[in-house]
Amino acid sequence: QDASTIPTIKHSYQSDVVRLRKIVINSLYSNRDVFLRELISNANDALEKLRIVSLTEKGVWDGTSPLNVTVKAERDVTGKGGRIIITDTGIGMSGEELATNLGTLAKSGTSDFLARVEGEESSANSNLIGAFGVGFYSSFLVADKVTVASLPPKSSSNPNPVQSVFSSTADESSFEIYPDPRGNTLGHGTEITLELKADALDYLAPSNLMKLAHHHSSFSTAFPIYIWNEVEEDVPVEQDIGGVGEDGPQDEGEAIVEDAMPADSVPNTKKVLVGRWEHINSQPPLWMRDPKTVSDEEYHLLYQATFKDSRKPLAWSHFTGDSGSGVSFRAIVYVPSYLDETFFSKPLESSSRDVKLLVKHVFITSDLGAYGLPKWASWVRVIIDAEDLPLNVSREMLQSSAFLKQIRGIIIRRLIQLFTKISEEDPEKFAEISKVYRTVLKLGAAEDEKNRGKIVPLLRFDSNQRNATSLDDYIKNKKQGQKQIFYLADMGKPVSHLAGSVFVEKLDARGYEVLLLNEPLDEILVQTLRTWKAFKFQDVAKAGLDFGDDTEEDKEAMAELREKYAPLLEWLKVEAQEVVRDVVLSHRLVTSPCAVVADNNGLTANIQKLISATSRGGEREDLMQAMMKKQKVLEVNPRSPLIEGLLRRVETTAGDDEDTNRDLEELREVASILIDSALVRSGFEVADSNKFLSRVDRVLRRSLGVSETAPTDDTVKPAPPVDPEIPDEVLEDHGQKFFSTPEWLEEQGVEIEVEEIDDQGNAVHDEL
Ligand SMILES: Nc1ncnc2c1ncn2[C@@H]1O[C@H](COP(=O)(O)OP(=O)(O)OP(=O)(O)O)[C@@H](O)[C@H]1O
Repeated sequence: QDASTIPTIKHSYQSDVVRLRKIVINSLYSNRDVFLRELISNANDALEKLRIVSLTEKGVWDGTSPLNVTVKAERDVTGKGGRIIITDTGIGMSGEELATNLGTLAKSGTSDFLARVEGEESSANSNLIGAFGVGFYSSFLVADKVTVASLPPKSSSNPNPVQSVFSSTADESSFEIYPDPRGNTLGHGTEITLELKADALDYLAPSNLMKLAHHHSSFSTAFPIYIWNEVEEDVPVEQDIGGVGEDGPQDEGEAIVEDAMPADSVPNTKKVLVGRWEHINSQPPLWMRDPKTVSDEEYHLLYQATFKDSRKPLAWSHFTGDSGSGVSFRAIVYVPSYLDETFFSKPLESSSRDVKLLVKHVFITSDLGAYGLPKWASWVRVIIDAEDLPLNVSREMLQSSAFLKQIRGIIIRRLIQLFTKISEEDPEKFAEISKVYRTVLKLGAAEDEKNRGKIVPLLRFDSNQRNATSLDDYIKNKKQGQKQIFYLADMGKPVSHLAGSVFVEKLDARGYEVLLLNEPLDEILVQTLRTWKAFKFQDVAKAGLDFGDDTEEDKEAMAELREKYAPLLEWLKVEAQEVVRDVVLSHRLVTSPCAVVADNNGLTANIQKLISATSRGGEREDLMQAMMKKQKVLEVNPRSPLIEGLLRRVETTAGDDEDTNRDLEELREVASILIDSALVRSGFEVADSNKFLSRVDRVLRRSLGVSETAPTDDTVKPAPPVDPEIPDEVLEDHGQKFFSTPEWLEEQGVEIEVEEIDDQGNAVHDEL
């Protein structure tokens, strides 16, 4: 068919595509090699799609025609340019699919992402964009012009597919789609032709292409990748030259006679350039090999190619196993070096798409459906290859397979083992892991009851003595007689703030370790665990704090103090009855005069905050909260001079004359301030902060000898009368006359009707 008669439709790229293409070309220039990996990876996806569709739709693939990827470089006859042709026999695309898939970006959040990248320095771009996955658009790194010919297989929805072409140059914002003038030459699949840029002609050397493909893509697909290679060989003159690789595509294999040797020097051989398809991934897949023979770099490359992640994994575990259901398998569990931003922002999305299940090296699915990993482990990336499930197993058949149900358990067990091993053998590496997965592991410990016992030792907490301590290390560091794990939780507060808390002062002064918990999950975790290795978690902001080293003398001394302070405690109980249930002497304070401590089953300030953040209100809930709020105790420090002073005043203020009444009033004010500041110091809120502050004002006046009742001179100068005029300077300042002034409107030719107003402010209308 004459190409000029082919109906061509010109399309505009979606604006995001134009932006992405520009960023890719600018920021990945020094990383141009990625184009081949990206295109081979797309080819692999297309082949997988074809195979999977063929399981349910017979006729899409006959089951025997080869599924493979071929890469061939062609030099122009002029020798000045050339092209690379990458062909797959996969699912292909119709004309419309070419336009949508290659002309638009379907990823959500793309515009935001692009804006972010555009705002970055170009050096940072390449990292960001690499993580995003640039796919097809990486073609434009090396090509001025890209032509994609594609043909979907015959199917019930498309019984007569037509091979179509997408064609675009690097600098245009549009592309063309037209039926391929050559007709349906591909059978099924896609052929991408890259017309190389003048500075990218090095890629025409087959040895370079092979090196590249070998390095980045040889593990990424189980489908064969063939690269057209040309080597000089001495061939006997009489013989026919055949260059077809053993199992490569059959329609190639021409040999180019380059230079015949003079007949007299070597009479019966010629130097010829022999071309053949090289099968670059004929090795068994990496996970089938003995881990001892696989280098770290090979693991990295497999990870990067399989999961389309430009960053290296943090750790991995490569293992073989037999499931309880009799299926033997090989697997690699990878720990990525980052946690997706959406992990916590989308708490309900937990389906993992990164467990690639293969059967006899053939990809089956990365969607385990209901048997997927739980939320806390949903980020893990896994290749798991089962040996003895039926080869043509479909996803539907898999649902009934016992093996599928076991995969989750297998992966989680391995992941925990991997973390445990690293934590024991390489603490530095584990610190790196902990940095990324600390919160995730806490989620795991709270969520995964079955594995809790193994996950808890992996948790790390800050304390008043060190960063990142495990519970086992905490217990090793316990003092004689200590039976509790001390902790203080205050969500969102910096650790340094927690370390300075009134509740920590004595423990810290005495050398006890206190875990300082500031993540929202911590409190939930501790409430779930309750104990670790028979040590009870003790909130130091709650009643029940027990150092476990009290001697008889300590107890006697406390009893004496209790007797001495009895009058103050009784008096304070009445004064503080709106806020606390009881007033007791404290043995947890050193310098602070008092603190408010929650009952053992009461709500600490932190839990109150958690509840208010999630509460939906309602009368019953309010009542319950009011009740719970009162489950607090005021602890006073008998060694604080302030408390001693208060005791003396309570004891001496007796009688019912006017002076005593005034003294008592003042004393009550002091007590009230003391109670409110104890609430604040302990992280609670004061019921009425205005009242609290006016009391403080009064006490300040008293301490300065200023009269409490002396009024403040509250006369103020009133503002001048209303002035509707706008000064000229202001108008000029704004560089223009104020638009709505009558003068301005008139200048604009707007007729204004002026309403007359009487002295009551009503409009005066002409009588009709
Ligand atoms: N060789 C191919 N055969 C069939 N479809 C293809 C092929 N290459 C690309 N496509 C289609 O074009 C779409 C866009 O490809 P592109 O490489 O830009 O992104 P992606 O593969 O979806 O994502 P990414 O490569 O970033 O992970 C693909 O999702 C696929 O539907």
